Amino acid sequence: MRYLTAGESHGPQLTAILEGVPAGLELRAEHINKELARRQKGYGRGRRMQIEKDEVKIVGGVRHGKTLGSPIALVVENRDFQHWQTIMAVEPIDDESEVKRKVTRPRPGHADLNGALKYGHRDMRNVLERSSARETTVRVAAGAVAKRLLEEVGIRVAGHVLEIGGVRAENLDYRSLEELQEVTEASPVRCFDSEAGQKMMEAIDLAKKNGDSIGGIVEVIVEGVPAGVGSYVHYDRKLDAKIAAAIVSINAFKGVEFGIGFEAARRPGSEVHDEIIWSPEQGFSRRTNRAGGFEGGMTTGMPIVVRGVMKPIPTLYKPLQSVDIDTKEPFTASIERSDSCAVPAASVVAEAVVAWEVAAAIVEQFGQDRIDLIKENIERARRYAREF
Ligand SMILES: Cc1cc2nc3c(=O)[nH]c(=O)nc-3n(C[C@H](O)[C@H](O)[C@H](O)COP(=O)(O)O)c2cc1C
Ligand SMILES: C=C(O[C@@H]1CC(C(=O)O)=C[C@@H](OP(=O)(O)O)[C@H]1O)C(=O)O
Repeated sequence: MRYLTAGESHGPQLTAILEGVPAGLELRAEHINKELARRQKGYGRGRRMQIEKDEVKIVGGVRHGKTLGSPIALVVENRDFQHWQTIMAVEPIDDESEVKRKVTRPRPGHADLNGALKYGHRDMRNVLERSSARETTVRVAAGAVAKRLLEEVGIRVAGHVLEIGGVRAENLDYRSLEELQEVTEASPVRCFDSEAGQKMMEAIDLAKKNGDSIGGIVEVIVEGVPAGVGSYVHYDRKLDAKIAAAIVSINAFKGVEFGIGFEAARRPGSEVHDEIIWSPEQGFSRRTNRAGGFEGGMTTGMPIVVRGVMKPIPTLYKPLQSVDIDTKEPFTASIERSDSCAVPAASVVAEAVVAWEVAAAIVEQFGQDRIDLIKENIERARRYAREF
């Protein structure tokens, strides 16, 4: 399974083409819209989120509520496009006044300057339109399809906020992933109604007041993946590596860890590795899950626990110094609008990209074309593992 996306942030629409999704999977727009709505929630977003109300149109690969096995095409319109029709026109424009509105002031921390250098753009709008995290809308749509597939084979995924601006979420204990999923589906920052949540919102308010921005940490948990998914035989078949790449591919994500992650550097091996146990009901299992569900690029059968760190948003109301690419003059520019914190939205994106990688690995390992056969194969694999 793979997917590609196209579309600019202020263009008419975003498009995703999903290839290799098996036939026979129940899929309706509402499955996707639910996830798109979650991505739009959260505290700290700018005015753009009040303009958009993301809804998917499924324009290929699905008939009468079921996937056909052919490419799935998904479209989400940008409502904001109506305000940008001239600036984002596909056809050449003659209006000089619009040409003068070129973006020539690169923001430190965004893709502006490197993108301009790479593609030879003197108007950095040509860069920011595509480097914008607006694109994560259709990645969440693709992830919703992956989540549908995983649900069908008994695998659950939940993403949530762990930390914002140095404030750690509290009450992280949950009885089951089902419970976590329920709460995070209502709000990705399930802790916003807690004391820590209040502090997070205060930190966001303070950053905003100071013209600044803040980042944080998100966590994704996947339960129900049988042991042995992925492989140790080649670098590009290691599932943890694919998940790590997927997390770091999210705009503004700068680091990733599994299980106890970087803490492993500070502990002896005896406090890092997970002891192996066996019972007739469960077969092999682990006493702990410090590895976060992976050994040798393969799943251990324990929950996958992966975290990603999001840097603060680059566009600042009180900007850092930069240099105009035309005049070469230093400047500190004012900006029109931006998010001050998008960590809650990013937790939904992280969930989506992890769901996609896990679903792709399941399809690759347990059969490619039909969801019913994949279900049978995965059940057989679970039985085999219990009896091994
Ligand atoms: C959900 C989400 C919303 C974002 N919103 C903004 C924003 O409003 N302003 C901004 O400058 N960057 C925003 N970003 C971050 C930039 O897209 C990102 O920093 C930029 O593409 C440069 O890439 P890099 O940070 O991965 O190197 C957002 C990221 C995410 C995931
Ligand atoms: C549009 C989204 O996020 C955008 C991501 C983004 C960026 O630079 O990454 C910049 C902002 O765009 P604008 O300048 O239009 O306000 C965010 O609103 C979205 O998440 O749907």
